[in-house]
Amino acid sequence: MGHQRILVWYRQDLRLHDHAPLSQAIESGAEIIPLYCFDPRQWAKTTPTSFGMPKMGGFRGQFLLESIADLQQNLQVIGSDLLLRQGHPETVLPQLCEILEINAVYYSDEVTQEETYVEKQLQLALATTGVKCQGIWDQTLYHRDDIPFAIDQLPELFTTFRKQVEKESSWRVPLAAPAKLPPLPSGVDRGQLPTLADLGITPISPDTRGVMPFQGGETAAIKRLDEYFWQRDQLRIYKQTRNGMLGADYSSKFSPWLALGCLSPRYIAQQIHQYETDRVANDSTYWLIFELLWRDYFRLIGAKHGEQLFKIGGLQNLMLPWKTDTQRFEQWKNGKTGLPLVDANMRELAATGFMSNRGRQNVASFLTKNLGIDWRWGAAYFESMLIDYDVCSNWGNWNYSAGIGNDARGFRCFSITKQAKDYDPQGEYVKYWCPELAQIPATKVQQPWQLSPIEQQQFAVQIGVDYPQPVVDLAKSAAANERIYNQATGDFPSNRSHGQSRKTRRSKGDRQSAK
Ligand SMILES: Cc1cc2nc3c(=O)[nH]c(=O)nc-3n(C[C@H](O)[C@H](O)[C@H](O)COP(=O)(O)OP(=O)(O)OC[C@H]3O[C@@H](n4cnc5c(N)ncnc54)[C@H](O)[C@@H]3O)c2cc1C
Ligand SMILES: Nc1ncnc2c1ncn2[C@@H]1O[C@H](COP(=O)(O)OP(=O)(O)OP(=O)(O)O)[C@@H](O)[C@H]1O
Repeated sequence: MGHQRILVWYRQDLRLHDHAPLSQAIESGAEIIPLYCFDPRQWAKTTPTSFGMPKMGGFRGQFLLESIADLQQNLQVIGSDLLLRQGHPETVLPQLCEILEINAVYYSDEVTQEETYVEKQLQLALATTGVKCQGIWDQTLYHRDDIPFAIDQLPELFTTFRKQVEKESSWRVPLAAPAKLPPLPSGVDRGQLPTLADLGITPISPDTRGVMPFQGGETAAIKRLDEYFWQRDQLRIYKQTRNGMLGADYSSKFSPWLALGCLSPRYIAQQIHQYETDRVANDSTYWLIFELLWRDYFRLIGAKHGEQLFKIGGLQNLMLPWKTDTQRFEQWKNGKTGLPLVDANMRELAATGFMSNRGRQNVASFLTKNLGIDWRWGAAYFESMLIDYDVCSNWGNWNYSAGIGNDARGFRCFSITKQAKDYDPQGEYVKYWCPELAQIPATKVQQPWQLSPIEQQQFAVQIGVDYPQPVVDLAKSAAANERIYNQATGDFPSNRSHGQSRKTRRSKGDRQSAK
């Protein structure tokens, strides 16, 4: 066989360590040409599902550019480089294959509609050229071929999935990063790293109050893991801290790097295993793997249900009369609902591009179960804002929160005030992001609308002026939306208190928020 050249097309897999397409290309003995192609459709201003919001906002755009720059630098260190191009991959890649006499294109498989469309178009464009087009599954902890279900047989209950996987599957040992690669062919134009402005994305500086500075790229990802696990020894208490909302260490903060593939879930699992050997194996070390399984699950659910993930009826195709109240939606987006827990979280998201899992569950429940607003607006806003946006985790979690996804057990609405008391008992979090509430004592800060005029004076806040009155009555709005939901699902429960449907009484262990 003559000299072979393989183009490794980088997508949401911006790393050298544990990269199956890269490793397989190297094993074949071919010359490797790594490429990233900026596809304008990824940051298109609007799409049918972005409801007028930019698909990719400044936080994620910046993180993406940093991640690509880091990958390029790491490839240069081992003798290679990263080609940079702009345009539709299905047009750009075949041209490059012809010019550089490439024999095959290797890439990581994606599962959602926009991404698989590009893969199919590329396959079509290369079909007549003799260039092999090879998609490789690489983004989950457990390989698709190693789980005990065919994708179309995937259980709709997470717990069923998890238990079977834990019993019957194991994750593959991560692959080492290559130590050396050949240089790019001489004379090839490397291309330029665009700026955010070139991509039409408005730059935005993260607020210094954020949980931590997020620097894109594999180098920063591995450093974060090293600090969180090994230097600060936080993994041993992860299960107790993971529902926090303030600071760098209540949770791993791996999500932005996982979303762009700067960090491999198998590398994380291997490091957890090492930690269990060297330090301690406990509920916390297990629980981080448990959360990574949620990530796998949503990706596989995305593969199973296809475009239904983005449809108004969600995975259950449940048609609910969602409201399209733009004023209420703006109040939610801007952290002006009068519910401190919701407002603090939404302000954090707008200022930093990050929000805790506890926060996400509450604000999503509030938008869909209290305000009754179209869940897809919430998902699209998150897509635009989140630095860790991941198509399956985001749209899957929103389906789930809206009660129309898989694993839905009736109308489950978070009580915002109870959540606030449980997870922010001192009011530190709400005061951090809503400084106008700073002087209110902890016992009263989560329900400022109950302050008497004298108390308002005493605590230097005028409700309705400095801080809004609640835009809805929590109990009444939840009860009204529950009735609508139950009519649509045909679930007419009797003899039960609000918020606890018949289906709700199933195992609490299924709950994502299980502690
Ligand atoms: C409405 C809503 C939208 C969300 N959108 C996204 C998103 O776009 N991208 C994203 O990565 N996560 C999303 N999540 C899941 C979760 O909130 C974040 O993964 C988590 O907060 C990230 O912080 P961490 O890395 O410190 O998490 P940790 O608690 O340290 O967990 C470790 C990893 O496990 C995975 N994980 C944890 N919880 C979940 C979950 N519920 N679903 C899927 N994976 C999970 C993540 O990869 C995370 O990085 C969403 C959750 C909700 C309720
Ligand atoms: N990776 C993704 N991220 C965000 N949105 C996506 C992704 N993949 C697909 N979508 C969106 O999901 C939507 C669902 O696909 P579909 O083909 O049904 O769209 P549509 O044509 O707008 O819907 P309809 O069938 O009702 O006309 C599309 O609008 C598409 O933009």
